[in-house]
Amino acid sequence: MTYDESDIALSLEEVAALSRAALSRLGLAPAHVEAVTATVVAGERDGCASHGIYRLLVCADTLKSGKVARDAEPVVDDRAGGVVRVDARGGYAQLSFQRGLPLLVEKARRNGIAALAINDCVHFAALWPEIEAVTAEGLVALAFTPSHAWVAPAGGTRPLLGTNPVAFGWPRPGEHPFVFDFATSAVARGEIELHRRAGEPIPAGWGIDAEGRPTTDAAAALDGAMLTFGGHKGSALSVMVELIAGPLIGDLTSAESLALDAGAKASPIGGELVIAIDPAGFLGGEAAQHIARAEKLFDAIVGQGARLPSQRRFEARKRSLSEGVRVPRKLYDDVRALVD
Ligand SMILES: NC(=O)C1=CN([C@@H]2O[C@H](COP(=O)(O)OP(=O)(O)OC[C@H]3O[C@@H](n4cnc5c(N)ncnc54)[C@H](OP(=O)(O)O)[C@@H]3O)[C@@H](O)[C@H]2O)C=CC1
Ligand SMILES: O=C(O)C1=NCCCC1
Repeated sequence: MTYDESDIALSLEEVAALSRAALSRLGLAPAHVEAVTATVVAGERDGCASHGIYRLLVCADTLKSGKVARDAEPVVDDRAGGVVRVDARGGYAQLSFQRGLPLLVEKARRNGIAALAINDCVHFAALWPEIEAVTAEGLVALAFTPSHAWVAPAGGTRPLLGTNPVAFGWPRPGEHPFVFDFATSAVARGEIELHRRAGEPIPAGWGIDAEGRPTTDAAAALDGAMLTFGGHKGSALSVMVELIAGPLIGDLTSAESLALDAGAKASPIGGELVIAIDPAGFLGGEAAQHIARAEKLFDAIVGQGARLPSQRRFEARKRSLSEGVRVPRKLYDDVRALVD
């Protein structure tokens, strides 16, 4: 996205205050306001515009549509073995993740591996904040969630799959973790929505129009179908997300979520799966020395002039923490209108 001189400069405290004010005004219960605000601030702070302040506009549509339970109290279910389920009871996923995390970590340490299923949640967030919460405990992390059926399977032309992110984290002693977190579509839908708001074309390969023709028109791609990244490879990964964070945990596919939405334009409803792995489960007392060997791999990648995923994000974070962020004026005005 391009930014111009009319952008508004905000400190991260101002972003948080704006988010709290908007969500409270929309009637969201205080515990959810705090949990959702943390991810909105994280998105803006880390330079992920598609999942920062912009999401407050989608929260407004979702809350006004009645598709999210404003004061849902998540229920944690301590299942046998390494399994944890949290029933979000129709609320936003963030608070459920917070409530389920301690047991996920405890079970991963006890069993070597543990899985947290969040059910019946409304999900609109990037996954890296949750991945980082798990890697901060010295655990390897994976996370998945379906969304709404907006993406055509490779070889098809009609929307069926979600934008279905896949995220992974690896703890690194004394360093930021190695984290990647991306949609299995060529790009997150939020990014195309931001292009439409800015009146900018999208790159070829992101979407097709309603007639199945390649398009660089953001609105036409949103009305038609998004494309997977890497053709059949992203398509298969996307189906995996549908399965393991849908039927496997007793929750919705992206097509089922969109059908339930019934045109309300609310955020997706369904499940999320988070897996935590304790290296000590495989390696006992030798875990640390093997984890340290991963550093050679990271050094070799960087040594070729390539960058690690999330490096840009961590640099953006460092900058934002001292300098704050810049938000397009129109977006700022639209979000302010939720408060004023
Ligand atoms: N809740 C939901 O249903 C959904 C959420 N999302 C979220 O949207 C966000 C954005 O997704 P998406 O549009 O696919 O993101 P990107 O295509 O921007 O890719 C994101 C990942 O790839 C890394 N990356 C990008 N460029 C490079 C590079 N040149 N070298 C190495 N690594 C690179 C990024 O690191 P860096 O950040 O440092 O650039 C990041 O880890 C994600 O956080 C995702 O969770 C997406 C779909 C649905
Ligand atoms: O940008 C996306 O793609 C999504 N983000 C939040 C939830 C819906 C899909």
